[in-house]
Amino acid sequence: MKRVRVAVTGAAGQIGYALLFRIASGQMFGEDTQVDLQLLELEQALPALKGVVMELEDCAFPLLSSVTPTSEMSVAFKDADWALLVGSIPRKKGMERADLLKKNGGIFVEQGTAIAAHAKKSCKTLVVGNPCNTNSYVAKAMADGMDERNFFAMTMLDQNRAVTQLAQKASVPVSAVKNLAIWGNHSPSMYPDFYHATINGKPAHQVIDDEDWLQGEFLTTVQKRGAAIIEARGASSAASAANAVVDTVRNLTTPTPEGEFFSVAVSSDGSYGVPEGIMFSFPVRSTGDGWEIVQGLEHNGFGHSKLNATREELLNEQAAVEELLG
Ligand SMILES: NC(=O)C1=CN([C@@H]2O[C@H](COP(=O)(O)OP(=O)(O)OC[C@H]3O[C@@H](n4cnc5c(N)ncnc54)[C@H](O)[C@@H]3O)[C@@H](O)[C@H]2O)C=CC1
Ligand SMILES: O=C([O-])CC(=O)C(=O)O
Repeated sequence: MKRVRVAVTGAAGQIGYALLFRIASGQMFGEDTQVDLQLLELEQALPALKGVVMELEDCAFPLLSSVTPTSEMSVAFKDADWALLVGSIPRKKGMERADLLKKNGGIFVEQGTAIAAHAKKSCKTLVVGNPCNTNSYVAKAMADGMDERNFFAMTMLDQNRAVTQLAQKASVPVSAVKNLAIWGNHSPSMYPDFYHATINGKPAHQVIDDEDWLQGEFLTTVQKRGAAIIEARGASSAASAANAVVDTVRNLTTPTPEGEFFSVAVSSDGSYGVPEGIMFSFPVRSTGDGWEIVQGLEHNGFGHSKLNATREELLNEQAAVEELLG
């Protein structure tokens, strides 16, 4: 039996409530891996977290070895193999994710520092709390001595949203849609790249022979889906976000099938003209342990303009947090 130590922040929040049970049931790391959960919350949320821990106990999950609720980062990140950074303030109606930059940025200064001090040197960190790309940039910058390749930000929810929109339009099952890459920021500037996606192995834009829809309604539906959920639910997406966390970790810990790729924001190595160090979502392939950015995809004028816009936005966000990094 393998064993994995997983720190989850914001564990008593909406996403935490949808995520922890899926980790504990084995859906994230598989049936052959026991899980130790180390749950970080603010002091005032510890009573609510206690209730969540009681519910985890009441599930009697065979793979769940231990659960440690705490408000101390040194306890939560101790020897962690994975740090899932969810805890932060979600946006409300009328806000953009970038509006959370100053509010949430400080959290990731502290947590990046604490991960470097307490987690395993090989710990992988996935940031979910918004604005997730730039928060991940902050955590990575503060995590002295940690490998920048072990920092990620989540754009899998955007990929899943885009896949479903294409599948519905083409009247095919979601499993027929492959290689839908999200490029750039988890924000309305993201580029859901339908030009390289396939439906039953054929280019999606040939199957859906409607470029106006693809460049227009499809794009904006995916870019603004988070806001549409807030409008409809009165709260930001939670179960689908937790589902995307499970997908992201599985994608990074299992070899990617031949010829396929998935979306995750990683520290740019300069690929596709994206400045080094920006946390930029690319099409990525995993070996199960390491990962690489898929090279050689060519973009048309439309694609280039979208890539430029999302790159510029991320550079601006990065400039806005530079003062936090000391
Ligand atoms: N990347 C993505 O695709 C998505 C990201 N999100 C983001 O995820 C974040 C969490 O969302 P929800 O769970 O809905 O929010 P929530 O408000 O329900 O839960 C957040 C939890 O984090 C805790 N928290 C706040 N500061 C903390 C700190 N310094 N350390 C530990 N815990 C802390 C709070 O006490 C709260 O329990 C938000 O920033 C939201 O915008 C949400 C959906 C998708
Ligand atoms: O939109 C939000 O604020 C929450 C989120 O990131 C999403 O649902 O994609």
